[in-house]
Amino acid sequence: MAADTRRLSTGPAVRVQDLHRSFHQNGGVLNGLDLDIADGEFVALIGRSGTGKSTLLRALAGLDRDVDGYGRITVPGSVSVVFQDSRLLPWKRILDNVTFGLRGAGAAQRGRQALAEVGLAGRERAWPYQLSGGEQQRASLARSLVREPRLLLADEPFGALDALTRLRMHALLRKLCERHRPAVLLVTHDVDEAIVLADRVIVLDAGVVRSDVRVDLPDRSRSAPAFAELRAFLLDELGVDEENLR
Ligand SMILES: Nc1ncnc2c1ncn2[C@@H]1O[C@H](COP(=O)(O)OP(=O)(O)OP(=O)(O)O)[C@@H](O)[C@H]1O
Repeated sequence: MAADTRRLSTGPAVRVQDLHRSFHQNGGVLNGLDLDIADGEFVALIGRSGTGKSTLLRALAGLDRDVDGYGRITVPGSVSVVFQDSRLLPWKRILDNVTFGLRGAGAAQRGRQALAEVGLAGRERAWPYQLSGGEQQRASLARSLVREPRLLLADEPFGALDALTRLRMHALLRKLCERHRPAVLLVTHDVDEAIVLADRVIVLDAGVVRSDVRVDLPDRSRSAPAFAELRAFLLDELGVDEENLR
């Protein structure tokens, strides 16, 4: 039975109630998951491999296939998804990728503006292969933001980038989210990334919410004691012994 997916314009941006998902050969992946995300709230989702993070994101995006389940999902009318690979169309120039599917006379101008916002002004006529991995992800963010989504779903969007580019992308994503205020669900394996970016961090375990922590740090620098304390707590929730990481 398919989940009951509704699109409402009032209340929280996202409401997930008693969501169950299973794949035929795998049994229960999501096992009665409940989750609310407020309008404009940035939620990071972490959890061990195979705990159902991507399955949840795909359910919210309406992309799940070959999956059984039930439960109730409420998402806004405008949802954008960013993946680990940029999924740019190789046969379209960057601006055409960003504006693909947009209607209206102002589409090209909005696309240019979005590209400028992500630092790609002047690259409108480039082909995707001419951009670095980080630049391709910037273009992918521009493609999402030009649609002014009320919900941005991001599945490990920086997972394939080098450490320095990843830090730059964190700063960019924070800036874009402060400006556009979509609700965000970010799936990540990187606990520091979750703390740096999110208003709340959710730990998923065996398809349910194991912990739900508000990130209330006056200082998000990684060297701050409160940052280290939260990191230690979350790693513990993930079953990772921090001592062994040193
Ligand atoms: N299309 C599919 N068919 C069968 N099983 C699937 C399918 N997609 C996911 N699964 C299974 O569902 C479980 C949860 O997968 P999911 O990708 O949601 O986990 P995840 O928490 O995102 O993992 P990771 O952190 O490794 O990306 C896994 O056991 C996976 O093998």
